Amino acid sequence: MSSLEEPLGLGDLPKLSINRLGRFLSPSARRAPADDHNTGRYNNSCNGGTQMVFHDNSYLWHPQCRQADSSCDTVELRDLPRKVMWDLPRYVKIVEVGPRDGLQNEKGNVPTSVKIQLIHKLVAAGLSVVEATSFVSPKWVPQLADAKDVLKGIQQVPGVRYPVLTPNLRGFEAAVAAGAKEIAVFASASESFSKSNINCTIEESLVRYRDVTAAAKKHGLLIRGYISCVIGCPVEGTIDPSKVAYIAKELYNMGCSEISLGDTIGVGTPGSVVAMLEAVMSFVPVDKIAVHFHDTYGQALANILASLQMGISIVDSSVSGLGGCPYAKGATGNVATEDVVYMLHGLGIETNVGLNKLMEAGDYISKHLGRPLGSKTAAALRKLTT
Ligand SMILES: CC(C)(COP(=O)([O-])OP(=O)([O-])OC[C@H]1O[C@@H](n2cnc3c(N)ncnc32)[C@H](O)[C@@H]1OP(=O)([O-])[O-])[C@@H](O)C(=O)NCCC(=O)NCCSC(=O)C[C@@](C)(O)CC(=O)[O-]
Repeated sequence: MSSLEEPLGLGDLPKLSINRLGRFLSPSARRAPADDHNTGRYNNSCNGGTQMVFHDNSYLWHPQCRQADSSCDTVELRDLPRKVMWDLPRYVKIVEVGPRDGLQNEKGNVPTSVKIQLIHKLVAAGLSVVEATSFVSPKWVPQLADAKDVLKGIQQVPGVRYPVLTPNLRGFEAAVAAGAKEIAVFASASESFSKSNINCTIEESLVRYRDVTAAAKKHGLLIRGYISCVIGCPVEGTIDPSKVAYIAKELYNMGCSEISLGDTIGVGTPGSVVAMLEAVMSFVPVDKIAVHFHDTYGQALANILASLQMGISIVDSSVSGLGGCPYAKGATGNVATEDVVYMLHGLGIETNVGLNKLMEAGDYISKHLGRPLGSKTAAALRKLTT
């Protein structure tokens, strides 16, 4: 590793060929099994030399090997992650939700100046979307009662987006008055969670959001639509993917330019996530879908990888893994932005985010909250440098 910003990943390796890689394989690993289409695997032999076994669909990404003259040497390892893992995106947009989702559940007072400073540090790290705050009832979320001051206090950088949550027209109007250029509405796929989070049924929330999105469109504002509890709910248990798909369709038809799918209590695994995404993708174009994973069961990075394989290229995360929903029992922090960036860069996927500066933002807020770093990447890299 030449610097902290370069995770060890295939995308960072120099030009190496499959054949050169073969020299490092043990003789037994190099011995090619017979073609076996029954097992779904076959021997993909290159020029009689190095032989590697790939999954049955490997011909999709390695057509050279079927030609008489081996062109395997031209296959660069840096391209492997995207090919082996089926068309991973080249760029992923990270939506940083730490200042909002991360802090909303904090019991102690976080001064407005600290929130503003955190947002500045996150933008300095290269994040192009930083969710700033929520214009919700201070009785429901006291920590974000300073929404107006936070939004007004940010020195907005051109090209950076600072969305804010607005649960109703009242919140929308306050957000616009404070200078918001992008808002987010937030529905739930669970009736119980809808009731405890925004005090209305799912259908009532959609009616409310029709008004909010209509007003936002009149003002020319961008609109993000959240759906929470897309996999499971602490009260209702498993959520049917068709329910999530229905709400996604409604929000998309209202004019939400991005639909963020929240596994609020972090119970999803790649298996359940893929099924849910498949359902939503029937109604919403894949480039308009974002994923939002909480890491309660340690599944968030695996779920993100599965989502990327499904074509998703927008990922929500929270610096230092801050977060938890005040109205979802058992909901722990969001996946840490540092860990997401580390994984993406290791896969050769661009984010435009600098890990060092991001870690400075994580240090800053963790110190302020008196917490250990909530990112495994940051904790590991800090150990190396201190
Ligand atoms: C939606 C309401 C307002 C309904 O709350 P309500 O009590 O039904 O609303 P109300 O209309 O009866 O008003 C109650 C009081 O709140 C005031 N009020 C009403 N609206 C506003 C407003 N916008 N801004 C400021 N004040 C407001 C209103 O004026 C009144 O004040 P009072 O007359 O009693 O003094 C409330 O339930 C609420 O604010 N909920 C927000 C809860 C929240 O922010 N939860 C966390 C969001 S995180 C999430 O949803 C998950 C997500 C997105 O992160 C994805 C994931 O993690 O998976």
